[in-house]
Amino acid sequence: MASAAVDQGEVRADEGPTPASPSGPGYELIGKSGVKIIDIAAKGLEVTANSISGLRVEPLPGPSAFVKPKSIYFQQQTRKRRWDMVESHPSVSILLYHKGFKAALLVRQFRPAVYVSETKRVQLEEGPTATLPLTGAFTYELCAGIVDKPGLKLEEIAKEEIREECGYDIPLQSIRKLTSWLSAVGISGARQTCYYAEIDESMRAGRGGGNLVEGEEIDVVALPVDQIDKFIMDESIPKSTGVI
Ligand SMILES: Nc1nc(=O)c2ncn([C@@H]3O[C@H](COP(=O)(O)OP(=O)(O)O[C@H]4O[C@H](CO)[C@@H](O)[C@H](O)[C@H]4O)[C@@H](O)[C@H]3O)c2[nH]1
Repeated sequence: MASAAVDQGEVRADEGPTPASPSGPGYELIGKSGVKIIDIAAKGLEVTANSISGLRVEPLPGPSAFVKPKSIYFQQQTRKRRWDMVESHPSVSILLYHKGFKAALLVRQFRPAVYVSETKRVQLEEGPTATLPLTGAFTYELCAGIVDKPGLKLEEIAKEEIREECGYDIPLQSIRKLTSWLSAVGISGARQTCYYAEIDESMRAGRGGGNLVEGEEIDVVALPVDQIDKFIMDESIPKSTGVI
């Protein structure tokens, strides 16, 4: 697992990152901005996962605001068929380029669903008693959010997520649509619309970190442009499809 955050001391946010030391830890912490710079070459350090405990899994107790399991019945040629699915919200994601850090800005957070799915995979591969460290479910993702507010344009939701998760206030006009795709087509098919925006520390409006009221604890990390290919190909780093 390549993931860790280590405070390397104060560096002025507007000066950009200090270069990661070749033999040093996996990340450098940029003082005031709190953005961690990933160094893919440096491994062995872990995400601090001690805020998570007491995880257990049970069947859905009733209706959920986030997922709705459904069965779809249809006829294909002469055959009657049934397809089970999970209705979920569409989403937006934003590929953020930080001009000062010369890096893509990503978010990292604990994903309970990843923990459950990855545990199942590990148990299939290694046997039923195998366990997954909690750190295996802290995934790297594009800044993103679900589309669940009627009346808001997708760009407006993207702007809100950039502010909430990453702490930058950016003008709506500077959020440019890249493309969109369908996620989990076998079980959901929800569309994710992906945007691109450039940021720098002059746009900082807060620390980011997600919606504390909803319990989000999101780390903002910077992936230097020259490490993007290695990052994508390194399967030991848990990541979402959007980030690839
Ligand atoms: N799913 C869920 N179950 C709960 O019980 C549950 N209980 C509370 N919540 C809250 O729902 C909100 C959803 O957060 P976001 O709007 O920031 O959306 P993301 O979770 O980041 O998901 C997006 O980005 C992902 C990465 O690209 C994509 O994979 C997704 O498709 C895409 O939607 C959070 O405030 C979370 O606290 C639950 N959410």
